Amino acid sequence: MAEQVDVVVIGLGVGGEEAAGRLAEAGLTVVGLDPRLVGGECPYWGCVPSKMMIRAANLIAETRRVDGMAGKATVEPDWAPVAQRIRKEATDDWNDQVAVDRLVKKGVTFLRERGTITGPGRVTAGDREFEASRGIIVATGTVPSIPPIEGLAGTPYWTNHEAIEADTLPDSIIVLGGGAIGLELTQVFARFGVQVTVVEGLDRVLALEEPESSELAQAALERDGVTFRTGVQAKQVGYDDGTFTLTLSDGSTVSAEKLLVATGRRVDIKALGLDTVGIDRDARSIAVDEHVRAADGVWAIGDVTGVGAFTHTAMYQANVAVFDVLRAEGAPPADYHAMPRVTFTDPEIGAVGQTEKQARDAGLDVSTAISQIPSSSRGWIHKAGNEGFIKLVVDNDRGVLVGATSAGPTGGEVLGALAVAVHAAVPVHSLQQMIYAYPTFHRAIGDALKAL
Ligand SMILES: Cc1cc2nc3c(=O)[nH]c(=O)nc-3n(C[C@H](O)[C@H](O)[C@H](O)COP(=O)(O)OP(=O)(O)OC[C@H]3O[C@@H](n4cnc5c(N)ncnc54)[C@H](O)[C@@H]3O)c2cc1C
Ligand SMILES: NC(=O)c1ccc[n+]([C@@H]2O[C@H](COP(=O)([O-])OP(=O)(O)OC[C@H]3O[C@@H](n4cnc5c(N)ncnc54)[C@H](O)[C@@H]3O)[C@@H](O)[C@H]2O)c1
Repeated sequence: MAEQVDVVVIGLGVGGEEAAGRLAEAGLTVVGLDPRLVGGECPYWGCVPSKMMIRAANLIAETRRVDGMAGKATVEPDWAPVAQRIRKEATDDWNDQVAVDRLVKKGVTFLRERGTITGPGRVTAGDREFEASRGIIVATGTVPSIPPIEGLAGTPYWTNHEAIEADTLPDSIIVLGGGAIGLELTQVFARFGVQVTVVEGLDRVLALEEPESSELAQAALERDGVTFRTGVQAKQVGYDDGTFTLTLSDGSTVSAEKLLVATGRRVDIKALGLDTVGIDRDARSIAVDEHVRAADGVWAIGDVTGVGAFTHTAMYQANVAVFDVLRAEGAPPADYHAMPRVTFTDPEIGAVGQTEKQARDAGLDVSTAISQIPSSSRGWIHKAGNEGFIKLVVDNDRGVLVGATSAGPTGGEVLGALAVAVHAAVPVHSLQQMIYAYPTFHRAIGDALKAL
């Protein structure tokens, strides 16, 4: 016999955990299901531990910048404290007891089970069945997308899980995929002395961002000693005697001790029972409307919706779902026109809204302007490690920014001002009249505005 509840949340990553906790605190009876760790990818194998690695790697790079600017410094990179910090501080040795306790304290009934939808409002989990009167929230995230390259399956390749869990680093590694995961981890490895080769199938890394961002990221990583092979596909993978060898589409080969596959993510929803509520189980993601509704009585949030695979998007959509499930007055509709994202390489590459190409493809009459961080006052003062730029994308008809990139030291922080401008459609002439504090990095926004 089905147990009667208000809501079942399937998947307790950042999105599901937020939604389940908030709905329980609002007084609903909520069941939360996850066969793995409460918190999902971000705290255990994603954002948090990777940013701890980046913090350590950046300390090494900054120390190396002392020469010629502040005396002499030597640094002997040691991975042990990084691995230890990830084990102890970030992931509690990949134990989620604290997160489970926090969720249960909010009133959520937690089951470490996989959920399967069996019909409208109905979910099975292990040997229990629930009937949810308000509905079901699907927040099942993504899994690594592993390309069907001959010879790859069955080899001990790494995904982000093995890379984050590594107690020791290899001498060399091939990173397949030059997106955010690939580049962030590449720079960490390189700064800890690993020989890294990035193989990217497209003709540039960070291909979804501005071409200037791709150039900047590749040049910065090359200064860290990284080798890039762009515009070539891996055709075959061999693994022999502790060495991976990739044969590339141009006939050349690359060899290394480890192989990290960072070729994107995919949703894994075939076995979720979505067809029983009228949702296409073979779709690339679950389509949602402005209230993140996927079907009658079904909401979907986070990576599974295919709308920007970021923690802040999952949290944002969780908020939209909570308002809608609670049938609250003034429920905010989801609006992604000012989607921010930051690739935490050094220099950091932040962006918001549309790239120049996206704006032109959308038929807008576009102007752009760029200012260079090294030639700004603060960039010139900063000197070593000052690479970066501000790029603005303007919709001439409306006189507002529809997109912007902020790359450089603290590029992700400087992005904040640009995100406000794009989000609130602040008129460009108003931005041009603003006072930008001297000598800050964000003053380079003023320089770019002058160039419009
Ligand atoms: C290396 C790396 C670095 C990243 N860095 C950043 C960053 O700096 N900033 C940023 O914004 N984003 C970052 N991300 C992306 C971020 O981690 C994701 O966008 C975020 O975790 C998505 O949250 P989610 O709740 O949608 O899914 P997830 O965190 O993937 O959680 C989904 C949960 O659903 C569970 N689940 C799946 N199927 C079922 C089922 N049938 N029943 C029950 N449970 C199920 C899974 O076990 C999982 O726990 C990074 C990702 C990676 C891999
Ligand atoms: N700082 C952040 O916010 C952050 C950090 C890491 C990850 N993430 C999120 O995680 C998601 C996944 O990251 P990702 O880097 O795996 O995916 P991605 O889609 O950003 O990049 C994958 C790259 O792999 C390339 N690729 C695909 N197949 C290939 C093949 N067979 N051979 C060579 N190259 C191939 C693609 O062209 C692409 O450039 C991202 O969408 C991002 O939203 C965010």
